[in-house]
Amino acid sequence: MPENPPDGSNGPEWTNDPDLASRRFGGTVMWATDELFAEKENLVNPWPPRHQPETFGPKGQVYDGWETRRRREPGDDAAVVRLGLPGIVSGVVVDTAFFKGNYPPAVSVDACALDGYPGPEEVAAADWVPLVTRAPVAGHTRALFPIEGAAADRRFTHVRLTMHPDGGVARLHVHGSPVPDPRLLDTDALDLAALENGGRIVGCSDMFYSAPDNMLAPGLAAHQAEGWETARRRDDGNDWAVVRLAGAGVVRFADLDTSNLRGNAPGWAALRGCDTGSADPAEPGSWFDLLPRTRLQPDTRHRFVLPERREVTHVRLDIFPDGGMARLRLFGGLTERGRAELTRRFRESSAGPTG
Ligand SMILES: NC(=O)NC(NC(N)=O)C(=O)[O-]
Repeated sequence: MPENPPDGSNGPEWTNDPDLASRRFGGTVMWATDELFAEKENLVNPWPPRHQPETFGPKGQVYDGWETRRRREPGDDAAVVRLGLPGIVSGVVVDTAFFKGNYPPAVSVDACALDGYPGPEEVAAADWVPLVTRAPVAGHTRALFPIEGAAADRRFTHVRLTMHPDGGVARLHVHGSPVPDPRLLDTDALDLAALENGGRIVGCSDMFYSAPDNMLAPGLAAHQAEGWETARRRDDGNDWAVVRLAGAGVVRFADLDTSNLRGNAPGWAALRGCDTGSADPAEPGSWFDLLPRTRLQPDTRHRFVLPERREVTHVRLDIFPDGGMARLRLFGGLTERGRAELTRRFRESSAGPTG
């Protein structure tokens, strides 16, 4: 049986991994057996499900989710999602928020890995691997399914949600670690911090209002909550976040974007780098300056040239004293070592029946 916490805030660790299916990262619902009551696209909406009772359209009550008609013949309803960020899946959330008399009694989730840009028919013909075998779900509940076994080490590009037999689901979240195709990262103008290239936040001082992984999302932040925001500090310290880069590389330019932070932009910021392949990050002196403490402006995209040419695996952003950052971009190129590590990870997670 899935775990059913009352909401997502105190969920297990894997629920903090990026949602690889989210529309925010370019996830799309490319096919469904039916969507008479509510559009399949809602499954990957990046906002929490909303509901206004007694809002009737020509087809019935309006829901912020995917809802099929009541089946009168045998069979099941399914929807196929192309992940915005292909990767290794740590867990799946099937959220039936506000579906109380029309939720599916059971669901299953399968995944596959395909190269290129396949259409719905090619995806349907793929070798599908079970992520969640048919499991009962309740109405108006977030059902959490951690992924275990061989599927937990595999890179996937698409998932299929099946409702047994029909009904409505508000959201499908597919949490995990992005694993990019290294053939697409062979450039010196690569954002080594980007989630889509495999960058991740591995530590931070504070994420009271919003998480620092947001800084690594694609595109510009539409508003304050789409970036990283800390609480007001009332001590002498400063806030910070550490990025594990896509792979070992040399960072040549940094974008520090304070867009939408007007009354809460940091006054100053600094960047330091560390190569964990040759130094212990816990040792003093293992971190060296990439950008010295530099004054920032509110609501501004700052771009800096970084003169340091040493190889780094991790970059630490310090903001003084607090505030946040809409986006952090660290442009440069992978070194031979970085490229070799990424290629190994891609190969290992692509092996198997769908590889
Ligand atoms: N969207 C709907 O109107 N769905 C259904 N009905 C209500 N009231 O939600 C249903 O499943 O028959």
